[in-house]
Amino acid sequence: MLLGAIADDLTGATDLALMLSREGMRTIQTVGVPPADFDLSDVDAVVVALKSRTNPADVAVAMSLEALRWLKTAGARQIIFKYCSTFDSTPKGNIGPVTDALARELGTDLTIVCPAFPANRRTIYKGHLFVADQLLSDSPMRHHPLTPMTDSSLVRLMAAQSKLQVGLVSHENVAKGAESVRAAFDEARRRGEGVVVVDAITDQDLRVIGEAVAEFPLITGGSGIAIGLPENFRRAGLLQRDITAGQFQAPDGRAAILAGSCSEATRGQIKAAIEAGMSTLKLDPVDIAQGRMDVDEAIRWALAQEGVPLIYSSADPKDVLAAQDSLGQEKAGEIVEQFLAKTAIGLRENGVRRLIVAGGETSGAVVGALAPSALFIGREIDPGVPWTLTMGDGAPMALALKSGNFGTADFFLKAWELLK
Ligand SMILES: Nc1ncnc2c1ncn2[C@@H]1O[C@H](COP(=O)(O)OP(=O)(O)OP(=O)(O)O)[C@@H](O)[C@H]1O
Ligand SMILES: O=C(O)[C@@H](O)C(=O)CO
Repeated sequence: MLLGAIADDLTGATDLALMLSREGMRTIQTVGVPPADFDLSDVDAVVVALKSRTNPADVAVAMSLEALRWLKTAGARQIIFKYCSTFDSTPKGNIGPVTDALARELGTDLTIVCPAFPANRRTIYKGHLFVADQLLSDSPMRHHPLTPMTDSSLVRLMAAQSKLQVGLVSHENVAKGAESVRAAFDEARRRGEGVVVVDAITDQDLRVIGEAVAEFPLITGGSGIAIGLPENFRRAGLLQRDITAGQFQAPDGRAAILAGSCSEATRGQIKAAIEAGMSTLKLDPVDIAQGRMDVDEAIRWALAQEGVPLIYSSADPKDVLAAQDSLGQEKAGEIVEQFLAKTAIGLRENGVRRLIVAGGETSGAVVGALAPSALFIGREIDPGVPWTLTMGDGAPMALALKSGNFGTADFFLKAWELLK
């Protein structure tokens, strides 16, 4: 293994694993820290998917250190800490505390913060994070229920969370190339900075930054920061040039979609699926809590459909609030997650082998229940969302785990084409 990654959520891990796979690394995503004897033959990169984004900071640090130690023991030469391209976090963390702990453990004097992901319109200029045409703090992320992002300055955000001195390497340096970025890193070291936010607007910027951090033991950012890293290993003669990453034969079997994400993008994708005539079943957390809908009924319904069935709980913010008022915020989410996780098990028992799941928490619950030991990363459906193949005991399944905000409106319709 050349590259080891620690991701703070499941769909974020898949996003990063796809980037590495696209750039020619044979990449495996594990669900949690794997056992010591995990088979690493023919693997260039391992992404350990944690569920640590919104845990208490000390828990997230402990989980991340455990993942780091496993990756180092398994031979990783460089570590990426992957967080959300919208820097989802609070003043307490977890990005700062986890970065500090990883940097300390690796004994590194400088690392970078770079959540840019131009393909999904996340860019950084003068240390400010933009989501499409808006500053992060003006984007819908300001209303996020757990990690509302009300500041766009990554330098300020990181300084509030990290004990390291935080600096900025601005776009002027990045535009001049890797040599100039390396010189800016040296200046940052002289100023005593332990972490620098690096501007990036395009994939080319990210490739320049990737080249400049070739010798860094630790890199932090979104999946975009990984775009230039495989080339470093190629340049060093450690990675083959001609491998075709990301191909697998999808298992035959029935298909289904489970959506627990309430994001605007997912709701748009459901609308497009309904308009195209897809069979849909809408779940309501209050109905589930009061016993008016049960898992067996949902499974029976899905199996009775001719085409691909879509089961969703996704609702607009008003209905989500109403459910949360009635059940409590955490309980409402948990009821839906558990329902969809059990539905996934039932569908698998009845021959479903191709499954799309929408939402990071939802994917965490579903994949936790299906319990594969790892996911092999296949072809890209949309930026940040690949098909994956489950590994481990039991019948293999093709899974597409979609971050709430990712994917075009016709995602639920077009994704299947890539499995043919
Ligand atoms: N109708 C509903 N009412 C209340 N909560 C719901 C409802 N439907 C889903 N939920 C919960 O909302 C949460 C959605 O989070 P999830 O991470 O799955 O999606 P997301 O935030 O859009 O995706 P991502 O984290 O990838 O951006 C889950 O805990 C889910 O169970
Ligand atoms: O970086 C992103 O936006 C995604 O990979 C993610 O982390 C979604 O939760």
